[in-house]
Amino acid sequence: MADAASRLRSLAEQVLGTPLPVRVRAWDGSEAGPPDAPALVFHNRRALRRLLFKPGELGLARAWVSGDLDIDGDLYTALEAVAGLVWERGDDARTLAQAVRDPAVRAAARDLLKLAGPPLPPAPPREEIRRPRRRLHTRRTDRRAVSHHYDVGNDFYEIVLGPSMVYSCAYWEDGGTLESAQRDKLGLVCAKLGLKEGQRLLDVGCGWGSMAIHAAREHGVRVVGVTLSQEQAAHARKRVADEGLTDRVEIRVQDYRDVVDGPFDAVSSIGMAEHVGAARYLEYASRLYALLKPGGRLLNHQIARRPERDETAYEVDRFIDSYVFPDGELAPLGTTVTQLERAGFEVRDVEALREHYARTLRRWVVNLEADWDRAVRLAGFGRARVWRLYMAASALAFERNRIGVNQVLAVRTPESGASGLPPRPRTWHG
Ligand SMILES: C[S@@+](CC[C@H](N)C(=O)[O-])C[C@H]1O[C@@H](n2cnc3c(N)ncnc32)[C@H](O)[C@@H]1O
Repeated sequence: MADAASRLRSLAEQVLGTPLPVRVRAWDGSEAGPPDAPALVFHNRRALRRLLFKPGELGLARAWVSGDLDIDGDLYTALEAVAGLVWERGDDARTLAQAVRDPAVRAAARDLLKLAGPPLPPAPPREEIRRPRRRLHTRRTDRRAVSHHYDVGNDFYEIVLGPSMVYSCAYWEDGGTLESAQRDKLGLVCAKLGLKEGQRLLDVGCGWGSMAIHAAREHGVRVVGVTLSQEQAAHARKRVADEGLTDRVEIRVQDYRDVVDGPFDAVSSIGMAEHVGAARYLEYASRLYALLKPGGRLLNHQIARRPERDETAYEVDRFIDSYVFPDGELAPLGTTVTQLERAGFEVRDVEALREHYARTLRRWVVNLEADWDRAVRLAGFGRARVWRLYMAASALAFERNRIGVNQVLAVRTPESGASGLPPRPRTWHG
């Protein structure tokens, strides 16, 4: 009888309908597949049970989170090989789930599961979040979702993000470091907003305060930064105090919907609008519009998905939704632009930074791997594994143009039509 690894490979090929481009190592120590390729490691039978009898992304995700399933070798090559195979076939989780339900596949899997293996380690508790069926994005559900993602601890994020503590796509130049690229990104946002000394800036979704501090220090503006995360706010306030900027920067734990002390000259929203959701996007855009002075500018920096499917729907990835960003939703760029226009904005400039995000994510993965043991101590085994997988998979998704990220510059242009932008606005590129 063939060993477990060969049987696992042929089972996978039966489900996928194509040769498996990676090696497989099974719980009985057997290996099968191209010797130079990275290996999918099934540490025990539970990995297979999760994959086959709880199909779709979550079975895979649970097997990964628990450590039952692993990758030996280069993570990107393995993900590229496996995900690329599924993407190229245009499959989604549902198609695969159907293939898995095939009685012949099930019978082969049951046989395989009878093979003796090591005793199962205890399964770690599930970490995913339960949520209402409809994505309501109320203040309460948004606060809970944000806290799941951001209150993992500042120390953990310091490992991943490095000293700049910016959790969004950087703006890279050849030879730049993560720190210089993040500084350049913040500089780019300030230049697009045309910030001038004495103006008021609202930074919605201010994270650990990096944009607020940069804008106040480099451009002499007064800043209100709002976040839903207590931990972020505490960290941001300390940084503001260390920089001697308490007279110019105020950090609040506040929902953007509760900001009432406009008007502002400018609003920056960097990596925050992904949390807003389809149900609330027009409300989000309208509120920011109302908070701006006539002639005021919004710089909306947001991840987008490709619009192949339903143009109007916002897409949710089940793995990311359950383990990483609960209630995050991605919209195509066109939908975002339309909603901003509906709210009254004049959209003046769109810049795609897709490749920059791939590079940023790869850098974060390097940071995480370099301090892996401490990251596991701080965030827990499952969570550290989830972050590593989601960041690497996202880097590939940006590289493969499955998702993008865009800076949209929008103006609350007054009735007169005077936008306040120079005739050749793209001077920010020098
Ligand atoms: C990906 S982080 C980006 C942080 C920061 N802009 C940066 O680039 O480093 C998203 C931020 O949006 C905030 N956020 C999400 N929903 C929010 C809401 N409804 N009101 C205010 N902030 C919100 C989170 O608390 C977090 O600070």
